[in-house]
Amino acid sequence: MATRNIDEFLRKEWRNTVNPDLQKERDTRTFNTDELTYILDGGKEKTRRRREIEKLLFAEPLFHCDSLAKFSKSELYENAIHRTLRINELKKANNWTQEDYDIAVRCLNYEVGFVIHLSMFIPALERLATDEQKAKWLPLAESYRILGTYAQTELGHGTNLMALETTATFDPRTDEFVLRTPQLSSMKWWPGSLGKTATHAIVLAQLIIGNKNYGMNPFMVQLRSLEDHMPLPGITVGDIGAKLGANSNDNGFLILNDVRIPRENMLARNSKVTKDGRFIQTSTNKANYATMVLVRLNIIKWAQDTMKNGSLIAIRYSAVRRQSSLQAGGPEMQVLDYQTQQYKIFPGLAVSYALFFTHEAMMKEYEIAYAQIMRGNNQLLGQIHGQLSGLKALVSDLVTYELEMCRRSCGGHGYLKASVIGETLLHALPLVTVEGENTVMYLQCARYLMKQIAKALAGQDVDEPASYLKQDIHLYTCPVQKGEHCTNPISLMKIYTHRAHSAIASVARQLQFDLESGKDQSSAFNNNLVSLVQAAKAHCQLCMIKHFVEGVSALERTCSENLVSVLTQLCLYFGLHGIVTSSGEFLESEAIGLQQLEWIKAEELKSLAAIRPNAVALVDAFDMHDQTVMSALGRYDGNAYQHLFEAAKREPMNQTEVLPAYYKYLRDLIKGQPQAKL
Ligand SMILES: Cc1cc2nc3c(=O)[nH]c(=O)nc-3n(C[C@H](O)[C@H](O)[C@H](O)COP(=O)(O)OP(=O)(O)OC[C@H]3O[C@@H](n4cnc5c(N)ncnc54)[C@H](O)[C@@H]3O)c2cc1C
Repeated sequence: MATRNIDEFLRKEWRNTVNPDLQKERDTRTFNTDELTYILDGGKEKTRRRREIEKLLFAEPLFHCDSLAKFSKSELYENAIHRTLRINELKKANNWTQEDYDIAVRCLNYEVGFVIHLSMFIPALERLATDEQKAKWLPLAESYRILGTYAQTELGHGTNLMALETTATFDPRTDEFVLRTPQLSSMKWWPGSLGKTATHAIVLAQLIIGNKNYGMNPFMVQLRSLEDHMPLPGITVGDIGAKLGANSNDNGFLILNDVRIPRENMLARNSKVTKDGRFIQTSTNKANYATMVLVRLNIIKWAQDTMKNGSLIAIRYSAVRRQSSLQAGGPEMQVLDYQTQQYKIFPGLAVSYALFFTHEAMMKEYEIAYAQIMRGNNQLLGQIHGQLSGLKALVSDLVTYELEMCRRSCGGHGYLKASVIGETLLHALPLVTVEGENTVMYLQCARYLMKQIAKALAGQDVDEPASYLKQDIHLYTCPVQKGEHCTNPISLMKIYTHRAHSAIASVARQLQFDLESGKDQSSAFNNNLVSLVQAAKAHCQLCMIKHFVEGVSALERTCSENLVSVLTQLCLYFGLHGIVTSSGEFLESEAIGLQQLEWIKAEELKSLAAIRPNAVALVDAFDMHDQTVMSALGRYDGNAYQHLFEAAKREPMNQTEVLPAYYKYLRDLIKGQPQAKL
């Protein structure tokens, strides 16, 4: 590529050619990418269906994404709504199932409207409303006759739900609730679609009957007129302003000034208020967590899609970018061949696949738990809540870190909007905050683990994901006794298990010690927060490696040897890299010793070289459409420079040779004339 001249870049034929460096990667891969694509899609038929949907979508200019960069916030907002309406039409015209619809949304990289309506408002109705309430509101919501949001967070409180200040006071005289945000800090702040779109909100508020507070409960509140979209009396609502990313979504604020709603608008699946003002709890209010749990599961999928985007851009670009040489006078190398470049971007690639297998496994667990919850049995709720709280945090931590590494790996061009990698990172950043700030999520998982270890120590049954806490940690001998042992994923899993067990047991002991030394419960807890977070992280890392190892090993029965061998290599790398990056903790827990760490480090570097020949094929297997990825650097044809130049030509400032600023300021400056009055 370096030898091509500018005329060649500008000729039209490049559009029909693939960059030779990228083609070479494809020619030398060792497995069939289609086979892997089918697995990622859930089967050959599903791949065919997705491709059909992509074809339909991208035949329409509305869904071409390369134009989004130049849009203002309100244009992005309008465009997202326009897209959703068009997808709804396509769904109807083509008899799409909900699964087809979700595929379409993912193909558009989630650049659509009504995200909260679909991902939170409707699921919350399904989980929190009675059958009667569902019959009333669900058909309206599903047909977009009402547009919803989920309004929980307030200006003053997000994490501490118990401290939310919005009140819903029961007025028995009128059989109504009176909703109020009594002070500045209590206004709702952040809910998606609240600003300018939602006609209705599920508002989380403290239920007050008489002088007694019955805690947080969900209420359906109409915000805007269904005639002219004006806010209803007592309601002040608006957009909270520009964000770092996701600006097509109108996150909003809401002030409720004694807004009256009928008693039937309390979503009463789990608790209700009778006409004479009695509070009846029909099921544990823990069931309210079912919605949050679902969103956390969806975040894993979202994170996976985002990571795929970043890895694909970084790896394809690294294959076509040539820079410097290791031999004086030698040809410039593909930057993908530098070990340091591989070290920067292969972790993100491995995370993409680890997330695939983790999401698959957690989805199965969720479906079992959800079926039970809907039958009124919350037995599995604590387990799934504990697991998904921690995993949501770990996954979003990993993805945001690795995306920034991918962005850096693209050098200067990674800072251009046309590379899209920065935007991908900005879109991913809220994942560490939404649906529970990550530290707080780890701590929820840690609380769950503390309960599990207490049970294990008392000889009681322990939930399956934490069953390793019943093993005798003192019987542990490291499964890596020679360098070659590091290439066994089961051995790595054992190391992770030991480290998680040791971290959990150690913080449980310290908590016990603090309590016995006279500290009260809360100070003892605060004294150990950092270790609790580390213990939760260790447990979640174990979950991820376990799902990855088990997922790949299940493929052995049905897939080609070549494919299984490539995925095993990637899984191995994921495990080795995780140990090396947290080596202090693994050593401290005595899951490994210094000698083992040396072997593991050597094996980790060897893995880079083993993954290298299939790196491009592993991102090609994502089979992401260029219009989904939207990146000048990550196109399938690998013609990064041509696409960058095309993007520069589209830049609005380049639409005229001389800008108004020249006549206003530059002309006089250049001509040495005094500036006209500024
Ligand atoms: C893009 C985006 C979209 C959103 N959409 C919605 C929506 O649709 N609906 C909605 O209701 N909300 C929404 N939110 C709000 C989101 O749910 C909250 O921001 C989130 O729950 C975190 O709460 P917080 O902002 O109060 O953070 P804080 O709790 O104030 O966190 C600040 C710091 O305090 C620390 N901290 C807080 N509590 C503890 C603790 N107990 N122990 C240790 N450390 C602690 C945190 O770790 C963090 O470092 C959205 C937010 C964003 C960014």
